[in-house]
Amino acid sequence: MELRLAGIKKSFDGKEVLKGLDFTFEKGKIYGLLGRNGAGKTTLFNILADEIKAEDGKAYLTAQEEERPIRPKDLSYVYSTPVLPDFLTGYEFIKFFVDLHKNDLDHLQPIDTYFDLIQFEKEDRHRLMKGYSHGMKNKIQMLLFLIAKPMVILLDEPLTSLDVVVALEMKKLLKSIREDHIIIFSTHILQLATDLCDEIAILHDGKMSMLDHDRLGDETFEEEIIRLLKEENHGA
Ligand SMILES: Nc1ncnc2c1ncn2[C@@H]1O[C@H](COP(=O)(O)OP(=O)(O)OP(=O)(O)O)[C@@H](O)[C@H]1O
Repeated sequence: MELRLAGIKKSFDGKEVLKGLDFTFEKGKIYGLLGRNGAGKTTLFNILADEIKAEDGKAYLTAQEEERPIRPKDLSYVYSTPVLPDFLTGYEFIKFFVDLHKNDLDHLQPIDTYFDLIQFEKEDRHRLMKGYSHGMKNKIQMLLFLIAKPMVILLDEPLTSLDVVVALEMKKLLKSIREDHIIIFSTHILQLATDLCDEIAILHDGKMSMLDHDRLGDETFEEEIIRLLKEENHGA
């Protein structure tokens, strides 16, 4: 399975942010998406999640060269700023999600098993989400894709808000599930990208390119990324 972008364009107020993105993401890999502030990473995620429309181009899934559109159940999106209903407890929210989608969900487990997976304290599960920290809200969002197991998982800067212990656990978790998914991860933390991701994609000057995978462990790789991202600034 692949997620393909073909000629995606988007402008805001006359400024072309995405100038025709062409890219293929493969199942079984974690992609780090790097780009400077305002490069268009969130815009791309919003287009993939069908929250905004591209002006031109399309994104679609392919299997054996057969093309199909991305349906809502193919994709999970973890926002950098989590949006959750404040008036529910974490447990109520997850239960509601499971009840709503249970006909589409495979291998369902007891709700507490999912909370255990993300190391969510027992007493916090039954508190209103209104009082949750940013990191706790991110964890709740992550639970949604661990339960729903969609093909495409988009993560917009989520690990940054997690404490070091949980971030490490989440990294392990993402690596353990990657085989069955296409995971795209936007971050400003270079170390995290090179450490966690199988491929690094760079969004610069409205275009997307992939860095040579063989150089991931290379000492000069991070310098190369910074050079490329600086180039974007000159081109802008
Ligand atoms: N709804 C909108 N209306 C007007 N301009 C927008 C809108 N959404 C995004 N933009 C502009 O598009 C550009 C790309 O923004 P986007 O949030 O996608 O960048 P980003 O790469 O995610 O940035 P960051 O790393 O700072 O989060 C920015 O110049 C931003 O101001």
